[in-house]
Amino acid sequence: MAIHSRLAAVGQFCATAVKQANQQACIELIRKASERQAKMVFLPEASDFIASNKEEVWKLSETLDGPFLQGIQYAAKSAGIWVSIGIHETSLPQTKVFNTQVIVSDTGDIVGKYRKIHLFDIEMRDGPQLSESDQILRGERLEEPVDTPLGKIGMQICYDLRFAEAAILMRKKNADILTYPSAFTVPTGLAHWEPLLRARAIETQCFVIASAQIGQHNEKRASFGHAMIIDPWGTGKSRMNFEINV
Ligand SMILES: O=C(O)CNC(=O)[C@H](CS)NC(=O)CCC(=O)C(=O)O
Repeated sequence: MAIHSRLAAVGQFCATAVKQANQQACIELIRKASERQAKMVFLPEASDFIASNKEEVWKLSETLDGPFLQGIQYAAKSAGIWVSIGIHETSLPQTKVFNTQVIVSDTGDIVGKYRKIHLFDIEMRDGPQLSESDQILRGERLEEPVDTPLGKIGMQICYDLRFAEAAILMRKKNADILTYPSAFTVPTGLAHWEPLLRARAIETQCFVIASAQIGQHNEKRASFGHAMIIDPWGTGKSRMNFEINV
């Protein structure tokens, strides 16, 4: 069942350490987007899980041919829709994993993959202390934009959003759309999420599609949400409590 539209859907949900429930949430968003005739749906960073410690990250991560992504590929194929999704990718024999975005076509094939380059190591006064590089290996290159029915998609992830030069490089590689699957923290999201996304759209003249984790994942972690699609003029709305926006 191929869908003849150029509509994009952006999704958000709250992943926990229960992978099967997260997979179900993703499949539900894929189904809803296809019901609304979207050609492609964009799901957040770390859609497979948000863990509370390093050991849990290692235990829950899979390779790209693992059951989590297979379930997503099957759902994409069944619904006839393209999917972008962020997951943790095991790369044996390392005990760290990659923070990876994957693009799946409407035939269920993996057609693009990008490993996050800029890792989020911060200490905020009265705010979150996060050290992504404790558990994540840094990706080594920007990928060529991926051809999709929506146009050429330049893949970036979350904190990469703060590095304008990466967005400009994607534009130089002829990207039409920049993607930022994300799990922004609440304080940094309140201050920076929308202005950064709008700036990347305006300066590159690309559409920007930013899916987002939202809500309380565990005792220690919460995400800002506000998934958005922004046009090259910088226009676009976010909403606080919604599951999918087409
Ligand atoms: O931890 C995981 O499992 C998934 N990865 C994330 O949530 C990453 C690393 S902690 N989050 C960000 O990059 C937020 C960036 C941000 O909030 C900002 O730039 O202000």
